[in-house]
Amino acid sequence: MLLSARQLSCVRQDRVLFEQLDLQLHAGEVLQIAGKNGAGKSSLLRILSGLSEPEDGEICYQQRPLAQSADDYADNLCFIGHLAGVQPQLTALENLVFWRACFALKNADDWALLATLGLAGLEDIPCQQLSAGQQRRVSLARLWLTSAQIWILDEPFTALDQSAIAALTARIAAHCSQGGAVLLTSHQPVQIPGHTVREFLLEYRW
Ligand SMILES: Nc1ncnc2c1ncn2[C@@H]1O[C@H](COP(=O)(O)OP(=O)(O)OP(=O)(O)O)[C@@H](O)[C@H]1O
Repeated sequence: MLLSARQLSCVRQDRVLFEQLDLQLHAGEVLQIAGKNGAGKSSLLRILSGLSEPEDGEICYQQRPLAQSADDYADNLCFIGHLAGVQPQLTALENLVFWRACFALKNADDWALLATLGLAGLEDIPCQQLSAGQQRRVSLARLWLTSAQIWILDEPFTALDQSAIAALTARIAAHCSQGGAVLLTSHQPVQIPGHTVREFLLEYRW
């Protein structure tokens, strides 16, 4: 078991989004958090990523509480949030250089990678001039460069066209086949070739 949450609770604006929530993520697994708008999916992902604190409960990375394993966990986690997370004034190529400096990503042929992501010919344009889907593609390039075993992805398919969805699902499949694990949110059914997607439904609580 790579990641586990035990008896988690989260309160936002006096509303209990969830409580006594238990969840596990295993190597090789894709886990989809489903639920209505406002159910608390992004809040849960941010807590599981260590970006915010739960009201109550405990998260363990490889059976060790985050308090003892935070550095190891950070080294082995790739979190891509709801927003594209690209630097708008930088080009796609410059964003890769920037992320490599920040996150110790692998060296790669960045031109070839951007071509894989359907961005050939757009490498030198400031990202703020790209479409939402193109910016999302730039953002997802990190998944081809990271060595992290755990990926936590908040609505990674948003704004993507069919070809980009196919590239992303193939990348997730390859990652899980190599022992990686992916926890993601999506409002659409997710199909990963060769892998069963386990669903965790977060009920909306009033
Ligand atoms: N930082 C915050 N401060 C206060 N309230 C917040 C904060 N983040 C989220 N909320 C509230 O928590 C609730 C759950 O938000 P969250 O973004 O986790 O839901 P979600 O299930 O991801 O929704 P969606 O499907 O629309 O993305 C919402 O009512 C939201 O207003």
